[in-house]
Amino acid sequence: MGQNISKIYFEKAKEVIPGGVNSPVRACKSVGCDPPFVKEAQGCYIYDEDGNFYIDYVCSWGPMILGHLHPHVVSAVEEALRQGTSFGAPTWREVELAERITQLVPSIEKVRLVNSGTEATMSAIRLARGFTGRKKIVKFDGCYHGHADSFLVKAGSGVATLGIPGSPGVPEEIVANTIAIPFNDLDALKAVFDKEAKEIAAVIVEPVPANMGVILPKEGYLETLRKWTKELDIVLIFDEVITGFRLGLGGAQEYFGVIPDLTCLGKIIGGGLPVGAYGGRRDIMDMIAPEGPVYQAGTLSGNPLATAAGIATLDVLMRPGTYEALEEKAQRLEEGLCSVAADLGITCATQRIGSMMTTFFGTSGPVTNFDDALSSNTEMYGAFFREMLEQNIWLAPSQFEAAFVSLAHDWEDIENTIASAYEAMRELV
Ligand SMILES: Cc1ncc(COP(=O)(O)O)c(C=O)c1O
Ligand SMILES: NCC(=O)CCC(=O)O
Repeated sequence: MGQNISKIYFEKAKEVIPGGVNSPVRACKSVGCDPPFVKEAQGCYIYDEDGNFYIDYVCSWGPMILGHLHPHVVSAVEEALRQGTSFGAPTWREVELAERITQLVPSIEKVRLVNSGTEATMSAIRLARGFTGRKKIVKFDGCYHGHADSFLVKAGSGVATLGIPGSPGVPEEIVANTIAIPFNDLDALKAVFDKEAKEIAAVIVEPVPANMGVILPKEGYLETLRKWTKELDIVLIFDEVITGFRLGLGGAQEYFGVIPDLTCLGKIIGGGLPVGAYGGRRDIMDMIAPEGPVYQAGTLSGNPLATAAGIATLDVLMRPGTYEALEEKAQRLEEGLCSVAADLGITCATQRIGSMMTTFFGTSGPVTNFDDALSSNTEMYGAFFREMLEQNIWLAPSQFEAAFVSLAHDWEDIENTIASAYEAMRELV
């Protein structure tokens, strides 16, 4: 497998871009190799600058649930492009996308579009603080909510992957208002609520954490979280940037039947262009300017190309049978990975929900929280990642991320992936 052109680009990139990448997770540092530079992609295949192709399970970290260059998305974006790329004024596509979101996501009565998941979570926290008049927020160890200051405490994703404990540049006064506790642990939650509920504006949670690898909520956990926050007038925020439109049209909240006060979205609702959103209860959302006093804005928010891609993506997802198709393929992949590992005597645990999954190495699971995730064998994951890349399979370059199946993966791709996993795991024995 050639890597020459990618290597040349990466060397150049490091001269002019910190670490050579525009987001740390892309650098592949923790898996011990340099990143291939992508030339183009089609369906579930990615092609790099050296002429290699890969079956893609990163899917741009989640958004490409239809696969790359889905014709319906391409024609919607082309049509929007011909009409102008940004106006800084309202357009019908914003209303259309907002209407779809309010119809499909149970908690969302009103929604504001932004440009990224980070903007969505950052704005939702500001809103919760404005609404309650309280300062503190509770987050869970290993959950990642983007890179706003308040969230860089025991964060997942690249923060965990690179072993960055917090982040220089985040003032202590800000993180003093963030309380981080273990996920799936009601005793820890109760202890915090008993001590300081009256100061807590919001609890923010990935209802299915996917940034320390995929971790499932224990039975009744989300329900109790909902019950207690309601009793204490604490705003419950579901960060569904990954799970939104991934676990179904109504996201994790519909899947588990637990309805938060606010929901953050991103990734899929932009169909591969930059979009985020936060929405929820009408009385809370009406606090946002210009209706109310909580300020939040954006020059490119509700961008016509991005909303066109988002609407087109939802069009396709709303066709009958899409989530069933994703489930079947992801289930087969999970089964295949488990049986390959069992045949070869590799200790690992594949945790899946819908079309997202993580294989944790060095543990037979279940992996239920950040400490469990951190005790997995990241070196073994790195070796697996490199072997899979050799086999033309593109996985997330970190143990603490999810693999995503898209509608573009067909049965042959899934079977080829399982066969590749056999070859890759054989090298680990
Ligand atoms: C759950 C979750 N929230 C928020 C974010 C931040 O989104 P973005 O990278 O678009 O800022 C991410 C992903 O990066 C995420 O996985
Ligand atoms: N699950 C983690 C992400 O999606 C982050 C992507 C990025 O920061 O580039």
